[in-house]
Amino acid sequence: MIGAVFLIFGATGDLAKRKLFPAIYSMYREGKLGENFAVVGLARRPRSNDEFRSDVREAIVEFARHDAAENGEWNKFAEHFQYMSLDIHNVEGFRQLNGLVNELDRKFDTNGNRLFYLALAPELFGDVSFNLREGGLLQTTGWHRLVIEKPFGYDLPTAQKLNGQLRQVFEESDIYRIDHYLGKEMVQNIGVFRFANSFIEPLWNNKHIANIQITLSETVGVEERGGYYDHAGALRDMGQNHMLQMIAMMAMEPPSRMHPEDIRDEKVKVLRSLRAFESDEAVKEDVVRGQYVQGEVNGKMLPAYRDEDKVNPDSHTETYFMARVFVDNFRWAGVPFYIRTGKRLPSKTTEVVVEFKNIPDGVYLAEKQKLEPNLLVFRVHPEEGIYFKMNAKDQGASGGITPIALDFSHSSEVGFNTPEAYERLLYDAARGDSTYFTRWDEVAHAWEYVDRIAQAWRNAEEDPEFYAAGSWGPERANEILAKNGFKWWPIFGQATQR
Ligand SMILES: NC(=O)C1=CN([C@@H]2O[C@H](COP(=O)(O)OP(=O)(O)OC[C@H]3O[C@@H](n4cnc5c(N)ncnc54)[C@H](OP(=O)(O)O)[C@@H]3O)[C@@H](O)[C@H]2O)C=CC1
Ligand SMILES: O=C1O[C@H](COP(=O)(O)O)[C@@H](O)[C@H](O)[C@H]1O
Repeated sequence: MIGAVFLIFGATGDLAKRKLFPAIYSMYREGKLGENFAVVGLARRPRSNDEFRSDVREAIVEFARHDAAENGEWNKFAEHFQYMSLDIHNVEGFRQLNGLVNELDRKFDTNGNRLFYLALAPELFGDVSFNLREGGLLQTTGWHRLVIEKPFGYDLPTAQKLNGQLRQVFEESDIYRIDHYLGKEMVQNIGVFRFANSFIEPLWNNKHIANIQITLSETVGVEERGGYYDHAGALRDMGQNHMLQMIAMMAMEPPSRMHPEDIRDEKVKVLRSLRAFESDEAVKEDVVRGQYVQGEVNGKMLPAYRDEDKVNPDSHTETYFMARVFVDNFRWAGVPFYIRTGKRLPSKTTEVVVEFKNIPDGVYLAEKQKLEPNLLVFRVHPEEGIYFKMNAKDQGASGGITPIALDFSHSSEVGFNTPEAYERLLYDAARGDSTYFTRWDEVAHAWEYVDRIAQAWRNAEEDPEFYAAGSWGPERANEILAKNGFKWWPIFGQATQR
């Protein structure tokens, strides 16, 4: 059972409301937390404990996957929550906070263990760490872990600077960098499926795999996050972290032990093997930078990105990013990984498609029929499952061949009520399991790769390629696959696609 005080910085913010409080509640309802815990909400705006607890309850009613408890049980849970108004620049405030946390430590018997969750703008991460130390919050005999949100820097130099600040206070092993895609059920299942099935491993290489396609598509625009997004763009918002992490999960070698460091060692080798773009022309050839313009979806006209709130009307920021990526090692040499992500695309889907090489052209069956290649699909969202497309005999005497599917639906086995990514990750951080958090060297290699692309875009000073809201992005994303004789496989549930 976990015994710890959770200090949530940014407790009045969106992330705390939508993800963190519901995650803590689920952990509690499932008996993972026990009673030896306390949660301290921290932010500048004033709140009494009662007001804070009522905010937490509202968040749980709206976003948790468990029903909100009846009053008696709710009160028991809510007693663990306290609020303190604190500006993170106020060192004296941190000393008072330490007094409060010591009290809670005694009251809830949490052994001096402290988990600091920074649901704050990244510019504040460094100051919070210093003030945690100055305020005496790290002077207990228990463990002290820092959980931080993305974005981890804007590029490699800013990430290095931020990391340097954090490392003055925390050991690398106590820093838990969130990439919430690594907390998703089916992303975690990639490793298990690959390494726990003897028939997969011999096929998992460039002899048998033709290409891998990773799609992280979203229907939403930038919503209220125009200010942040216009600075970041799709490459930094989704590419540098979630997409490269998914490539790492797909391409890594089997770790020698199921230990977080061994697993992360294997992932970092993949990131180090990404083929760097050698010139701006190479970026231009293999990368698409798109931005949505007005488009009609379900009879409704959606605005162009440049007309969104808090977005520069001349913005060059990409809302779509697609690339052909190579992992230059023995296993993957020559296999393109096609990755794409974007806002205002036709569906909210996360999927990985592995396209296997087809049987040789000259053999009897292939001469007679146009055979579809075998596909293995990891469905991460909205369905969770694994789908295998194969060829089998058509019914009857025609001698034809038809594609069939082996379809495992995790969602229908266990329902849609599987733990949310933040739930798993918060629980892992509290247990000290860093497997699904990104280590500094992974982050640094990912920035190196992405920075080269960003530099080429800066040098070009061109408009992004425009696409209509509600479409699948710029046409060139199709052409890049077509050059190698491939096409994007339709997203699950979408019969037609450009
Ligand atoms: N929201 C999301 O879905 C996601 C968010 N993230 C990341 O999580 C982090 C938080 O995001 P989000 O919750 O959306 O942001 P919000 O803007 O909604 O919340 C920011 C929080 O920080 C507090 N805050 C701001 N300045 C200070 C200060 N000087 N001292 C103390 N508290 C301060 C605010 O409270 P107050 O004003 O009361 O001080 C508020 O609680 C960011 O790094 C973001 O990139 C990452 C992925 C998804
Ligand atoms: O990290 C981010 O992810 C979300 C998409 O996450 P998902 O779990 O809903 O697929 C994205 O909307 C956001 O821009 C980005 O910062």
